[in-house]
This record gives sequence, structure tokens and C-alpha cells, in this order.
Amino acid sequence: MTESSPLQTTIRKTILEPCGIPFDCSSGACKHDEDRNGSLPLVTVTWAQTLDGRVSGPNGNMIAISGPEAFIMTHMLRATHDGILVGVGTVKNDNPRLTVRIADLVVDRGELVLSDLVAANHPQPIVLDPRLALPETCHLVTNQTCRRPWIVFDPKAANVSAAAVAEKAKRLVTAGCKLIPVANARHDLHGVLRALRTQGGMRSIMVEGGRAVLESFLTAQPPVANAVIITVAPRFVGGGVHLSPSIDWTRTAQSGGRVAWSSLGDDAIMVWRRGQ
Ligand SMILES: NC(=O)C1=CN([C@@H]2O[C@H](COP(=O)(O)OP(=O)(O)OC[C@H]3O[C@@H](n4cnc5c(N)ncnc54)[C@H](O)[C@@H]3O)[C@@H](O)[C@H]2O)C=CC1
Ligand SMILES: Nc1nc(O)c(N)c(N[C@@H]2O[C@H](COP(=O)(O)O)[C@@H](O)[C@H]2O)n1
Repeated sequence: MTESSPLQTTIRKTILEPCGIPFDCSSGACKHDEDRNGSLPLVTVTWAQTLDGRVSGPNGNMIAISGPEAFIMTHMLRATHDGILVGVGTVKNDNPRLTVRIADLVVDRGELVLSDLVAANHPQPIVLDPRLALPETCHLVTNQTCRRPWIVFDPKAANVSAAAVAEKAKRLVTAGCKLIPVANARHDLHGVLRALRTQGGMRSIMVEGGRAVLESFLTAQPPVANAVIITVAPRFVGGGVHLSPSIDWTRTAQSGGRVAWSSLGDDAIMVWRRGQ
């Protein structure tokens, strides 16, 4: 493995490897090695929050929470997973690109020296969107730098069979999106993950948000998360969206596992990895 910068080495050793995520700086594209033949993809759940637990600002507006080093970590995570998954609420609210832009970040934040930049190995965006509500003008569908998303929808959800939605589905496919039908997609995360593994060959998925989707992945029974990585930034927002997953820690397998934390720039990174 080629080390490309002290920061990348720190992130690899203190965060990625303890979570079971190998990262090969020479290719910038190393994927999970373990469990490639499993029936479900490996799942890393990750988000950034403030000291008062907010994942976005007042009115749900997206705000910069992570510091520059944690941003690089997030983009290294993007580069090391086959897929990056968000809910349609995040697409509507944030209009994300979900690409790997470590090079841009380094240019933007020139004080961070990364000698060997990670190739632009973008993960496959996956949008959980049972009712096909994805805005057709969003970056994921129109921006040339973005990979066209896979859209997990529920063919039996109310309205989805309506003619207007069928027309929309056709336009999305023409634009390059892939539609993945999953019955009861909103409530059956195991079904969703199985479909992504069997129909899409996904071996590893990074779950990036938003609030409702994160809560679903954290509370799924049986558990689906292999690792959880939380960036905690040293600031208060005083309003906005916060996570409140209703987990009964005494009953879930999530109560086991290994927990660790480290600092990255000004942020604290909390990691949890499923135990045996
Ligand atoms: N700080 C961070 O790391 C991040 C923060 N955010 C923030 O999160 C907020 C958006 O969160 P939400 O509105 O909750 O949208 P969301 O992105 O969680 O999407 C929710 C929608 O996804 C669909 N869905 C399909 N399967 C689902 C499942 N199993 N569980 C839950 N929803 C499912 C439903 O239609 C639901 O309405 C924004 O304020 C955004 O800025 C989003 C991503 C990361
Ligand atoms: N890790 C992290 N730190 C922050 O401070 C954030 N605001 C986010 N937001 C997530 O990134 C998405 C935007 O992605 P692009 O930059 O457009 O590729 C946004 O939708 C959130 O999921 N994450």
C-alpha cells in the first residue's frame, strides 16, 4: 500500500481500519474485502453532527458541520464503498452530488497537503424513494459530474402506478437512472439491501443520510449496520434537525460491538463496529 499523506494515513489507521474498511491509497479504490459473497452488502452508517446533536441548521438547511479533515475522511469513505445511499428527503433538501472530490477539497483548503490524490472513483448513488418523488432537475439526474442514481421504489406504494408516475419513471430511465423495485421498500431494509446485492452486485454501502433514513438503519431488526462513524463538530447550532432513533439498547445487537473515538482536526470522530 502506498501512503500518500500523513492525514490519509491517520484516517486509514485510526478510523477506516478499526471499522474494517481497507483503503488502498495507490488505487484510491479499495473496497471491502470481507463478506463479498454475503447475501447483504456491508453497511457503514455515517453522519456529521454538532455538539447539540444537529445534522442540519434551522429549517433543515444544509450547513457545513465537518471540519476540513473530517470532510476528507467522508470523501475517503465515499471512495471505499461501492454505493452511497441517501433518502429522497436529502436529495430534495440538499441536492447533493455524492461524488468523491478529495482533490477539490485539497485545492479549496490549501493548508492540507495530500501528495497523492485519490482518483475520482465515485460510488454509485442510491436513493430510497418509495413513491418516485425524486426531483428530475436534481444534480444526480442532470449534473454531468454525477453518476446517475439507482432509485429504490415500491411498485405498490400509493400513486406509484399512476400514469404520471409511470411517465416520470420512463424519463428517469432515459436520463440514465436505474429503477429497483422493492415491495414495502419503506419498511423492509433487509429487502432493500438484498435487492442491491443481488440485482446491483453491491458489496458495500455507505449510508449518508438523512435523518429518517439514518434512524431506520440504526434501528433495523435484525441489525444491518456493520459500522457507524459519526463526526462531532465543536459548535452549537441552536436549532435544526436532530437524530432521535428509538433504540432499545438492552435488546438490540447494537449494544455489543466495539466503540472508539479519535480526534481529526477540531472534530471528534466516534466509531462503532459490530462485534462478534
Ligand atoms: N449532517 C449530515 O451528515 C447529514 C444531514 N442531512 C440532513 O437530513 C435532513 C433530511 O432528512 P429527512 O428529511 O429525514 O430525509 P431522508 O433523506 O432521511 O429521506 C426520508 C425519505 O426517504 C424515504 N425512505 C425510504 N425508505 C426509508 C426508510 N427505510 N427509512 C426512512 N425513510 C425512507 C421516505 O420517502 C422518507 O420520506 C436534511 O436537513 C439534511 O440536510 C442529510 C444527510 C447527511
Ligand atoms: N460529512 C458531512 N459533513 C457535513 O458538514 C455535511 N454538511 C454533510 N452533508 C452531507 O453531504 C451531502 C452533500 O454532498 P455533496 O457535497 O453535494 O457531494 C449532503 O446531502 C449530506 O448528505 N456531510
